[in-house]
Amino acid sequence: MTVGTDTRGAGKPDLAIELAGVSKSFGPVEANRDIHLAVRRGTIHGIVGENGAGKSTLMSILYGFYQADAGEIRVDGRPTPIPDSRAAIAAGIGMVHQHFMLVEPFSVLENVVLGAEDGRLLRPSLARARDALRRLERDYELEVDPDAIVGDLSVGAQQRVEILKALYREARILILDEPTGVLTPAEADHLFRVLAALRDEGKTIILITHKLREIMAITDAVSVMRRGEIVRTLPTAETSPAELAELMVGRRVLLRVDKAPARPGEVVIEARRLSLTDAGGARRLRDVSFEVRAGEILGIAGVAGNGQSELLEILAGIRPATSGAALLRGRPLDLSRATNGADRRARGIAHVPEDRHRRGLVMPFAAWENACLGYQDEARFAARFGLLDRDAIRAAARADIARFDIRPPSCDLKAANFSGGNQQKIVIAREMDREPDVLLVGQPTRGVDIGAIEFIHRQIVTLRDRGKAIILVSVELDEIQALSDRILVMFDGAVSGTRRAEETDERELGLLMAGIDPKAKGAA
Ligand SMILES: Nc1ncnc2c1ncn2[C@@H]1O[C@H](COP(=O)(O)OP(=O)(O)OP(=O)(O)O)[C@@H](O)[C@H]1O
Repeated sequence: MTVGTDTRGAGKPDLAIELAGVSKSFGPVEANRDIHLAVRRGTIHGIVGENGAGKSTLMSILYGFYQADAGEIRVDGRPTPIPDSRAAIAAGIGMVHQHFMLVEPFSVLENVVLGAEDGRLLRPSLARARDALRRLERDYELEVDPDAIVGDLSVGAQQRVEILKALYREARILILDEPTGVLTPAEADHLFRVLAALRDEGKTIILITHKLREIMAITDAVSVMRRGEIVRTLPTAETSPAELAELMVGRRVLLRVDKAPARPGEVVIEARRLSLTDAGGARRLRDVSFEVRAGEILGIAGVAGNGQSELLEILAGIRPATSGAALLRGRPLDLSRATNGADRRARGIAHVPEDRHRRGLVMPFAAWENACLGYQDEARFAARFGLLDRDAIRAAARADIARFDIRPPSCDLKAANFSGGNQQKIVIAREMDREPDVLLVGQPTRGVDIGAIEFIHRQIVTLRDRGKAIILVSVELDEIQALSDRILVMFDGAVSGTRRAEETDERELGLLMAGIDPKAKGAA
């Protein structure tokens, strides 16, 4: 096994990629330090590491987005400088980005051809591409309609277009950065079948993910990054989730949530027959009713797109409902119009939105500005003459950074320059800081590393134990089961069932998520 061996010296031809002594700093932050990595051809190589460990930076160097300050890249045993993505493509490297880089108004075919063949959308190249696409689709089960407009496709289908685009450019090495974060479980399974087929064809795949389950299921080898360095590379068959978690974080990690039974108090928030019909006439929510008590976590389970997001947005005040009511301590919330949520915040409802880029943060703003977003009118942030007390805001931001171990610990860094998981921590810290009566939280640990997941889960349980009501939306069934006291399952905009967490299991929840009554005959 060549995995994990020293890569110094001459290149080895059975290695698709070798990195030797690669380093990269951003100002004082050493994002990658003296990286040595060997990836064997025809394997799936996982990369794990806590948020900010340097995974995306390393892949960006490999794809020519960033230039390393030092070190050498070898592709197929040959030293290969990669000054830009054109050079990466020429070297046979393709990348499937976390945030897709497709042109939404263009068709699938146009997107696939764009940038290749001098970027000209000429008729002969389109016809050739159509044939090539058909072959690729057939060989790898990568089904998409070549004439569909990319903007109309589901996230899973857009990801398939990104993969097709790389394969059309004859990529032999594919890099995927957290590809399943935005996928439904069925789409993720499909992606893994595609990746396995590509590997069996002799292609090499580098997979960045926070989900150790995925690492164990699909990779051949795995490298662990911590604080800019690769701390270990192991054959997957010889490791375990617990060992990987410990290597990543540098300490033992509790992979389960430790919590006492809930002691629910009075009803805090209540939804009564909430319904939503969208502008196109589609019914997105149908008569959704529930109550959440003080000291209770209600988990909302469901395959993405079954109304959970709309429900959370209505309660958070950023989208109006068509009919129905919601009450906070018996008094109605205004559901007639969309606001920026200010009225909800004033009444003690905090919201961690599912989409941190669009709703949670202002990317070009510094961390300290983001740390008070939506709460800038609080008395503690007011200076004289209606101005903001920057020192008070900075002090609050610094406290959040310390408490949530946000890295790097700099309140002046722009939100955009934090790693994904650290961006998420900025939002969670801001919303939890208020000690809200109700916390609405969507996908709290998307893109977050295992140490931070443990921490965020503990914070949510602590908030519950202080008598707060929590509504948790997550597409991760494990997360719903680990945190919730009661679980409400949604299917096609309606509640398909409500269960106490200790009285149900994955099988029953899975059936409810598919809209099947577990008690019906034949619902095995
Ligand atoms: N353009 C940039 N300017 C300044 N700092 C940056 C920039 N890009 C990344 N960094 C810093 O480099 C470090 C590594 O970030 P990177 O995005 O590579 O981490 P990651 O392992 O991919 O994290 P995550 O799992 O959270 O996505 C972080 O401390 C990050 O804040």
